[in-house]
Amino acid sequence: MTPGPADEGSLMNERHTVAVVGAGKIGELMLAGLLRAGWPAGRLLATARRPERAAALRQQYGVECTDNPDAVTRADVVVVAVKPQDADALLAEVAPKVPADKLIVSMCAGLPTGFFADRLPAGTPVVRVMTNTPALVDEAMTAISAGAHASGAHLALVEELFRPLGRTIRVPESQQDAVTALSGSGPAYFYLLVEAMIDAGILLGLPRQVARDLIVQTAIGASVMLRDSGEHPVTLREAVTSPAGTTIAAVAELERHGVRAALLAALEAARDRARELAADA
Ligand SMILES: NC(=O)C1=CN([C@@H]2O[C@H](COP(=O)(O)OP(=O)(O)OC[C@H]3O[C@@H](n4cnc5c(N)ncnc54)[C@H](O)[C@@H]3O)[C@@H](O)[C@H]2O)C=CC1
Ligand SMILES: O=C(O)[C@@H]1CCC=N1
Repeated sequence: MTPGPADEGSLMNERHTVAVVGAGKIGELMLAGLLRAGWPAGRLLATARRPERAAALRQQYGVECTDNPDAVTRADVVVVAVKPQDADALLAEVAPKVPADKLIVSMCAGLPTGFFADRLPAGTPVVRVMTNTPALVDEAMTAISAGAHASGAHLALVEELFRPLGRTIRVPESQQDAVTALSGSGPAYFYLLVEAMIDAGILLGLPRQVARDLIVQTAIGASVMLRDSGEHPVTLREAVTSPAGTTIAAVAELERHGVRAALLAALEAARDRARELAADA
């Protein structure tokens, strides 16, 4: 069982309050995940732009919603979960409330920790994370990087915060745009493939629900084998691919349509878009 915030040896403790600033889709996943892991609702704060959104979060999670300056003043750890395009305005609003010992955790795609450092008091520790939506089922992949003033203890604390939501790894910040392209956006690619394969099942005459069940369970089975077998994906694919059989007929079509090249280009585009987000912010 993952250690909860109150467990002995935990870096997080009763003194820590975490504020999720801009609790939209990913911020809500984080709030929900922390609550599932046993984090006390009284040690969480959230902010939202629309009052209806704040009311919904309050009602569903029992979490106090407040304004940005208040959340930043009261929290020890401030998780920035607004879109990259909204980060500059947010920082302009809260920077006067940030003493240099407050830990800022950015979930924003593309934005380097230097973007925050430039807008916050000198020496403010910033940790950049890229997580993904499987946090909803505690199967997130979260990559964590330290900014210039973040210590090993800050990194360990952020790891502890995200570990209940799934796996965590540390990466150099220079890799974060690539991480965003692979695992941050990654769930969308799998959903797109599954959606297309369900349609293919319809084309082959299967009822939609049957097609969905077949493909979803196949995706789960393939994913668990990828994670647990220790085998290279090529080996796993070869085991399915009989000589002159059905699989190679499908694989030949995938190669003819350039699926491999499409994926390489797609992930490069995602990486480049992360860079653009930083340039435009
Ligand atoms: N959706 C995803 O799968 C992932 C998103 N991210 C990052 O998380 C961040 C949020 O993304 P989403 O949750 O998808 O977007 P979202 O649009 O659902 O959430 C952002 C929220 O911030 C609120 N907001 C904006 N400015 C605000 C302000 N000044 N004060 C209070 N609230 C404010 C918006 O009203 C919105 O509810 C982005 O930076 C994105 O790059 C990171 C990993 C995965
Ligand atoms: O699409 C986006 O920009 C965000 C970042 C990673 C996943 N969603």
